[in-house]
Amino acid sequence: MKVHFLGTAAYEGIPSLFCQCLTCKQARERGGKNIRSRTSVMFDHDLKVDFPPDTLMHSLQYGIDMNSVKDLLITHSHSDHLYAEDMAIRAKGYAQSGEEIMHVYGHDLPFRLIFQALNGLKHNYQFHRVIPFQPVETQTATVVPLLADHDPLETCLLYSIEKNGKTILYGNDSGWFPDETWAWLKNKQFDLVILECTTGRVGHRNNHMNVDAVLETKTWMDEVGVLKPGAQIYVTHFSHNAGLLHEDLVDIFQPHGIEVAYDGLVVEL
Ligand SMILES: O=c1ccn([C@@H]2O[C@H](COP(=O)(O)O)[C@@H](O)[C@H]2O)c(=O)[nH]1
Repeated sequence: MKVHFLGTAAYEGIPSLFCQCLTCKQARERGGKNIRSRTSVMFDHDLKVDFPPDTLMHSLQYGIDMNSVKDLLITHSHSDHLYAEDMAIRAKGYAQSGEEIMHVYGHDLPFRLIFQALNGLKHNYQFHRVIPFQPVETQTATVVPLLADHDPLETCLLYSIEKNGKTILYGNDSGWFPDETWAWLKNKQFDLVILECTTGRVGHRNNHMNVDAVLETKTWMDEVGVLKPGAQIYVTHFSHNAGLLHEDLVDIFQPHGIEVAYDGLVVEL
C-alpha cells in the first residue's frame, strides 16, 4: 500500500504566513523538508484523511486527481483539517465532473460545516456519521473511529484503518489518548502508526502530543505488543511554535526508531 504524506504541519503551516520566528525564517531559507503544508495523508489513490486548505496545492504538486478519492475520513472540524468551502467546489455548478460518489466519514460538527458550505447545492457526496469504536466497512477499508483528546467542545476522532491486509493507526490530532482508546488499542496490531508531535518540547500533553508523549506512546506500544514485526512509527503535524526544524526532529526521534514525516513522503507498506 502507498501511504503518501501530503502535508505535515499543524494549523499555521511552516513557514507560517505572517510569522517572523526563527523557525519560520530558517524554514524559508532552507526550504526542502522544512516547508510544511497542512496535514493530510492519502492511502493508495482512493482513501484520504482530512481536507485541509492546502488540498488544491496538494493535487497540483503531487498530480493527484481528487476525484479518485472514494473515502474521505474527517478527524475534526478545525480549519487545518477541514476547509469545508473547498469541498463545496465539487458540487454542481462549480465542478463539471465529480459524478462518482465520494463517501465522507466523520462526526456531527464537521458535517454541519460541510452542509453549510454546500448550502443546498446538488452534490455527489455521501455522508456517514461514525460512532467512536464502531467499525465501518467503507468502499476501500475497514475503519474504526477512536476517541482523541483534542478539543473538549467536539468529538475529535482518530482512525484505525485496515486496508489491503495492512493496519494503520492514524493518531492525530490528539494529546495523550483517552483511556477508552488505550484500552481498545491493547488488543490490536499495527503495521504503521502515525502520531502527531505538534508542540515539541512544551511541558503539557493535552490536546496535542509533545516529544515525551510520543516517546512514551512508543514504549507502551513496544511493551504491550501492538506493533507487528517491522512496524513503523511516523510523527507528523508539527507547529513552527515548537521551534524545531526537520533536522532537529530527526535528531530527537531517529535514535528511538521513530521516523519524521515530511511533505511528499511516500511510505510503501
Ligand atoms: O498551547 C498552545 C497554544 C497554541 N498552540 C498553537 O496551536 C496550533 C495547533 O492548532 P490546531 O488547530 O490544534 O492544530 C499549534 O500550531 C500552535 O502554534 C498550541 O498548539 N498550543
